[in-house]
Amino acid sequence: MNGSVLPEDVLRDAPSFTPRPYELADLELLLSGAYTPLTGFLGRADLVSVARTGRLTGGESWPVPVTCEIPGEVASALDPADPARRTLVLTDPEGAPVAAIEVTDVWPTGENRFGIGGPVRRMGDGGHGPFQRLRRTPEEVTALLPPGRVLGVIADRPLHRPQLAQIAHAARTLAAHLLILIPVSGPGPDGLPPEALVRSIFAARDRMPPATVVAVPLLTRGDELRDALLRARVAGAYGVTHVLSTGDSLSGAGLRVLLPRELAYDNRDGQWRWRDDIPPRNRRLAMSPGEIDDLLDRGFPLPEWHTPPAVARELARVRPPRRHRGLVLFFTGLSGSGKSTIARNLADALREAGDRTITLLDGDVVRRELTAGLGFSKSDRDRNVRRIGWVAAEVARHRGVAVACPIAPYDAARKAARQMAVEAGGGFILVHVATPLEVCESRDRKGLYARARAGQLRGMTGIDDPYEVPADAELSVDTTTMSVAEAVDVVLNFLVESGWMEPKLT
Ligand SMILES: Nc1ncnc2c1ncn2[C@@H]1O[C@H](COP(=O)(O)OS(=O)(=O)O)[C@@H](OP(=O)(O)O)[C@H]1O
Ligand SMILES: Nc1ncnc2c1ncn2[C@@H]1O[C@H](COP(=O)(O)OP(=O)(O)O)[C@@H](O)[C@H]1O
Repeated sequence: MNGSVLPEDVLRDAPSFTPRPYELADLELLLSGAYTPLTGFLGRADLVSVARTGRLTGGESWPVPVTCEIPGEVASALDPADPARRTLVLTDPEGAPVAAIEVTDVWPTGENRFGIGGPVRRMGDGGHGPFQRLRRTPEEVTALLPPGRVLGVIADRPLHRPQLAQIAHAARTLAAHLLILIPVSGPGPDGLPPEALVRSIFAARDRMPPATVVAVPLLTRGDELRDALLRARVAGAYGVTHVLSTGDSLSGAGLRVLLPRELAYDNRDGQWRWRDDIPPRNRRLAMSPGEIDDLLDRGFPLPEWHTPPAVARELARVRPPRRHRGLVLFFTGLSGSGKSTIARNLADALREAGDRTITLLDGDVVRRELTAGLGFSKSDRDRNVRRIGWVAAEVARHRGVAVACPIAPYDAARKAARQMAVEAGGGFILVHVATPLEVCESRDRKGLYARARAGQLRGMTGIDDPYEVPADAELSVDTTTMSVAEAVDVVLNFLVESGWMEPKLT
């Protein structure tokens, strides 16, 4: 989007780097022109100016920092003063080039981390992924919009009848054309993958006034005010004149903001209207996201008074009842606590039930097939647990059950495994096998504890290596006095009670 042309040999020799997901999302918006007037990642002077005054050094208002960070190894290959050494190729997670940045500014931001600023220029074929055709630029979209007001709706959740009624009402009141912006960088607030969100919005299209739909790689930064300002900025770039504030998100940045009244369902005539206009005995309030999730989890249809059937069908497809969803059962505990024994027996019980395919990621097999060559340093254990978590999440993505049983002594690595499973649309159940060290040590099936006590083995978990007791385990079992069958039953009962398994098994 900026006019500079880089010689091919500069690009060919330039180092490359994959930014983090939110930086890639910002990059996409910079390249599309949605962050106009920005043409690249901000340098130091602009960042200071934005933080102090809400304006760029050039005087234009701009609400948030738009930054890119690189590690020291990459920074050391760059020199903003040397035209042959100031280009960095930015790639997507698969390694495909997305853009080149001409780095005008490099500065330290933390331990071995550096900020870079400078204009960006698109490379490659402009990206890929589901619904790419909806990722239109502001220029393409504004050319299509009819003259007059444009009502912007940032649809980060599926649209049920109350939201659809609000949208219809606002569009009618303003006599505005409707522009739906769907954030598509990663899972939304309900955890839906972006393509499922897009499908659910399209399923509601015949319940909306004529609308233009655009997918934008907007990510939230966890700062409500800044997120709202940035969203409004992007909406403005797409030609929106009025924003409908949905849910609890604020809005602003120069656009008119409509704060819709809370609507309720009037069972006298099946209309949605302002809740205070309906006598209490005739009104039904809109369901909360939690209530909607709960119905989906249990496999109940979303009621027609609340959700158009086509939307309900899409949601039921992406969120089948828990008993049909992918699941990761993750056992953690000291060596000898009973993880493998319980996991193996549990996997057998699940196979007998036959509802879903079962993948047992047992310790010995994993360290032979998946993580051969890794040892027991913190970084090797983290890598081991991460690979297990990754494979388990893929199993869950395909609606199977993965049963894993590494020691997994570090909380952060377990949390990463949980996040991968959840982002793959699966469940994650952490079972802490909390058998005390004395008991594990007395079992000492492999003689490792004895060797550790004798000083012949270093870094044994529980002896001279840490085990971080989980505070987020769904279940805790202590096998000191429990039989294997009892331990397996505890887990099976939990699965049935929480809806992850058909009751027939018990
Ligand atoms: N230093 C040290 N600390 C702990 N455990 C050790 C160590 N060296 C070898 N072993 C054997 O390796 C098994 C643990 O491997 P994991 O893959 O489960 O460990 S980790 O999650 O990567 O920490 C573990 O097997 P289990 O007894 O089945 O847990 C041990 O037998
Ligand atoms: N309730 C129980 N659950 C699991 N294992 C038990 C139980 N009671 C006794 N054990 C014994 O404890 C040992 C646990 O070993 P293992 O399952 O390999 O532990 P880990 O995988 O945690 O290292 C086995 O010898 C097993 O027979």
